[in-house]
Amino acid sequence: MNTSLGARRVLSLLAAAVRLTRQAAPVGTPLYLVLCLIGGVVPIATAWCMKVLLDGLAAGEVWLKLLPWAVALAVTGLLVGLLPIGTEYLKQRLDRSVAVVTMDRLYRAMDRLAGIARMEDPRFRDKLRLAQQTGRSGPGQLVDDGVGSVQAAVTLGGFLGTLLVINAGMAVIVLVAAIPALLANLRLSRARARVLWSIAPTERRELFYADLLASLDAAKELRLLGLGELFRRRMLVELTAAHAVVEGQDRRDARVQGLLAGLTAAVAAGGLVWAAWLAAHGRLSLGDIAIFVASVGGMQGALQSLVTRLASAHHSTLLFDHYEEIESQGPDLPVPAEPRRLAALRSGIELRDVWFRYAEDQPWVLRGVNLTIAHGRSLALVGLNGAGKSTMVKLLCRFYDPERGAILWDGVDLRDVGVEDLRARIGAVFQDYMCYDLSAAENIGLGDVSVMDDRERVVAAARRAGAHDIVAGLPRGYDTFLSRMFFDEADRDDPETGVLLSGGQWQRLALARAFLRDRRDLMILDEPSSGLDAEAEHEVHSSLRRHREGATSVLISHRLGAVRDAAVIAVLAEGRVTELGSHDELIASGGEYARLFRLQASGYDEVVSP
Ligand SMILES: Nc1ncnc2c1ncn2[C@@H]1O[C@H](COP(=O)(O)OP(=O)(O)OP(=O)(O)O)[C@@H](O)[C@H]1O
Repeated sequence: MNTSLGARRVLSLLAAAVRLTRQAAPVGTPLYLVLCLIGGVVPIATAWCMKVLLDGLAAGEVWLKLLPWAVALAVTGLLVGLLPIGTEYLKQRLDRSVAVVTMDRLYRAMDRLAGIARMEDPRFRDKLRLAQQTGRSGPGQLVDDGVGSVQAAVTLGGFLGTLLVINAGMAVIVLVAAIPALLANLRLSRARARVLWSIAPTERRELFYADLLASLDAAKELRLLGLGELFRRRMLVELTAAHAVVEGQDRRDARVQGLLAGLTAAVAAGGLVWAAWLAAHGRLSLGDIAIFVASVGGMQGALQSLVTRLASAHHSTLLFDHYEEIESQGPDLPVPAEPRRLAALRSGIELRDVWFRYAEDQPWVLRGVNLTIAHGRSLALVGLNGAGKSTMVKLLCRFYDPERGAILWDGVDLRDVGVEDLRARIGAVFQDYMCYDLSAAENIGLGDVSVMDDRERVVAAARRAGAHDIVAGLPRGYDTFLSRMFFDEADRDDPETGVLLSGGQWQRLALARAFLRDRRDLMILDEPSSGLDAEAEHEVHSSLRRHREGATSVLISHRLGAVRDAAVIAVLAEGRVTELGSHDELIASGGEYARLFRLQASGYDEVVSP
């Protein structure tokens, strides 16, 4: 982690934080600043009122002459009590407004990521986590530290001026004694930020184990295999490792802060003795003593506050840097300067010598794939686990770009069109489809948010996916909530409030979601029936057959019976298309497809043959 940002970067981060805060609270921000500045002046005004009052009393002035000073002292006392309440209220308001803007901007930035690779990068994930943590309060904290520093500087300046008038030597001593505190705190702040960054991977692992221990998805295996103890121990190892690093830093902090506190107390005590000596020799008045004591304390307090605020600002700046980096990140996939419009598919999609690997240090997954998905025809992708079928699908959706070669949509390179344009033309069921903790209707409607509220379309899609009977039978039909996540105590035991579906039932909903999008140019079905019972699978594949008729589709399935009637079947092996043809052609050629098909068929034959 960069713990020493350049001055230019710091200034630009400060400016960004101020812009953001002003955007979030155009009235609250200046008001907060004004109240803080008044808060900075009040202690000085209090000290001067006190001096004048004491000197007046010592000189035997008439009470009426002193009354305005007494009233002024009362007003400053009132302000001392009220200002912190007002500033705290404004600060909390400001923080909430800033949180809305920063969260909005952060997740907009995440939404701008067209691909997936950056989200898979662990360094990016660490940055994102810090940005999420910082984003809520970071910019507000930075502005708060900035305002706090200005407030402390105003108080410091006022007391410094006062002390210079009374005793210039003491002013210099107090000021010089504060320099080590300033430097030490800045060093500590930098070290703290470094510690935070260094434990990020440890914390990521700790969170992983903690999430696992509380995960509903993992609960069955954890219990059956008795993994709770193992993962809890691993979580604690990570937690204590992170704590040990933080503990070391805390000890260094405490040592340095203790030394600095001792130095501050010694300077204040020395100053007091000196002032008493001067007063005893008639060189300081009673009021002078009062303002001297107030000024030394005030200056030390203001300096301490300035140092703390600057250190905190430094720390906030380093963390805000992550937020800004993510918020202002460039595109993860190259964006064409002038994107070409993607017309409806007319001829076909061609993969031309496509090479792909997930990272430079990882093996090639695709090694020169040549394949055409003809318009209006169905293509089935077949291959062993890890052959690269899902990877090809991800490239078709342009979640990644091929490293070599190109994917052409009617001759247009996918890299030359806008990704939104491309994705608007694709419908898909992914192997790892989502189960949303939302209503059944929404789970289907998310397939096309423009018709999400069109119940007829939603029901039609559910019927085609064989999901209608299931959904209609739920306590609240399509409006049934498919989760037990968000209930509060009051409706916890009410079965009407939400239900859980089985894996196959969820898969039908995912299919229905894809069917809602069926008027797209390309339909991708990656293992769409892996979790279905035999009857449902048969129904779904019959529906898919009807559905695919005349539509351009890519179907991935390990159940070769389900792909046999695709117009073209492509076998993927060792990163290339090794066989291509219709079912009959591939069976006749006696290659890998024929071998796998016979293998599967023989399994069924054995069962049905006596
Ligand atoms: N996000 C990823 N990062 C790194 N490697 C990956 C990633 N996704 C897949 N791979 C690797 O790419 C290879 C191909 O995976 P892919 O999921 O495309 O295979 P598949 O043919 O769909 O397999 P299956 O039939 O098991 O679904 C595998 O070796 C896998 O480990």
